[in-house]
Amino acid sequence: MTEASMPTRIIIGCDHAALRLKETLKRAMKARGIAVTDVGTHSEASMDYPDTGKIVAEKISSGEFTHGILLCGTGLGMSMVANKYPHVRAALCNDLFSAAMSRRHNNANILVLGGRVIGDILALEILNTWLETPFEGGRHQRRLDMFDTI
Ligand SMILES: O=C(CO)[C@H](O)[C@H](O)[C@H](O)COP(=O)(O)O
Repeated sequence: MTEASMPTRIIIGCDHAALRLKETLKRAMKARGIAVTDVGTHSEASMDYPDTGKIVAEKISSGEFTHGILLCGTGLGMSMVANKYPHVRAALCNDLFSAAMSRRHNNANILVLGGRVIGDILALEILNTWLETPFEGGRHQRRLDMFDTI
């Protein structure tokens, strides 16, 4: 993806288990000139991840945002919540290959990471890979179109 076709705005949400990772990713995106909308959580007090997961997923599903990021301890719960919404393709990517393929083949519109699974350096590399990798289209678009018929 060229710098010009990269997302210029991103919506992000987390639970208490990934608050610190969220701040790290926000700093990195702002440094790249990406406008970040943070829907919380904003403290380390225990909270329920579906509450922030649904805000991000709804805004991706409605088309208000094209790209989102969700973070929790493992990334599993946020993925499950987000993928209940139509047109959401949330991908849990705790490695670089998955991050690239989630864009190339799945046109993932939400990146999910586990704050208790990976460290900051890997998370930042995954973020950059996810932001920079374009969707290939073609046979992959045909397969994504099938989602609407299921
Ligand atoms: O993935 C998750 C939910 O499936 C997350 O890891 C949550 O962050 C986790 O469940 C929170 O656990 P806690 O014991 O309440 O901190």
